[in-house]
Amino acid sequence: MDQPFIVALDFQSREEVEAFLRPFVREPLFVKVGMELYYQEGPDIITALKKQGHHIFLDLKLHDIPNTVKQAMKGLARLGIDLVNVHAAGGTSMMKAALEGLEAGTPSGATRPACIAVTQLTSTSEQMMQRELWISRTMAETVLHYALLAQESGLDGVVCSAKEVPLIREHCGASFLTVTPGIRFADEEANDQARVVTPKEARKFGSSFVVVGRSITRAADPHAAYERLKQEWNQEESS
Ligand SMILES: O=C(O)c1cc(=O)[nH]c(=O)n1[C@@H]1O[C@H](COP(=O)(O)O)[C@@H](O)[C@H]1O
Repeated sequence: MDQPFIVALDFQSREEVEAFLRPFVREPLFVKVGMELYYQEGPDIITALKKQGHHIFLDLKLHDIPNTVKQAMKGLARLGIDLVNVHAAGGTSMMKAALEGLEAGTPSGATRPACIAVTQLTSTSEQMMQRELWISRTMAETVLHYALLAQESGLDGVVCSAKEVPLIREHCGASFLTVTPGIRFADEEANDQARVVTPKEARKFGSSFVVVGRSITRAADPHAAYERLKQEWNQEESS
């Protein structure tokens, strides 16, 4: 996990994934397998991607009673993934149970997958959070509160918008992971994302990882879009 770019493989089938990955054959990526792909292809897709040398974020956003999450995580840890997530809204007992499950399921000698918690989805705006979810605090206060709960539970970090990274870094420290989706190049549409930043801004805010889906997977030339992502990130690093 030495690179800060996670590519979201939001495809319906293994065939589509294979076609997408063809130009990256000599370039192991950090990829994200989410619900769309995992619910169609199951654990076999993880085995196949690992065989090709890719690092894996399994994004299933678990959110259930503690025992169910613990038992599910036990099974997921056996897949040899690098990173997995839960919803922080499940609370500290659920997050602690997730970690217990991961620890119990990690084969001896192997490293436990890192576990992060979704604070507020990047498709959620502050207005929507307050009006629909009845969370009356600001987005920044809410995301920070959930990040502190995740840290208290022993988790390795959070999923949030890059906009919230400076605040989380200030309170949770530099080693607490901030994984940030809602990334768009400056000339692109936000689509269903509400809290959007460019790769350059995400680097400036201090994101540990950016999660990028459609900007790469739906690009006319996905490899060129991935190169653009790296270039924009590194531009910020050197400026
Ligand atoms: O956990 C996630 O990965 C996630 C959390 C979140 O708050 N927002 C979010 O967009 N994601 C995921 O990140 C990816 C973003 O995709 P694009 O909007 O196409 O770049 C999707 O696979 C989402 O499922």
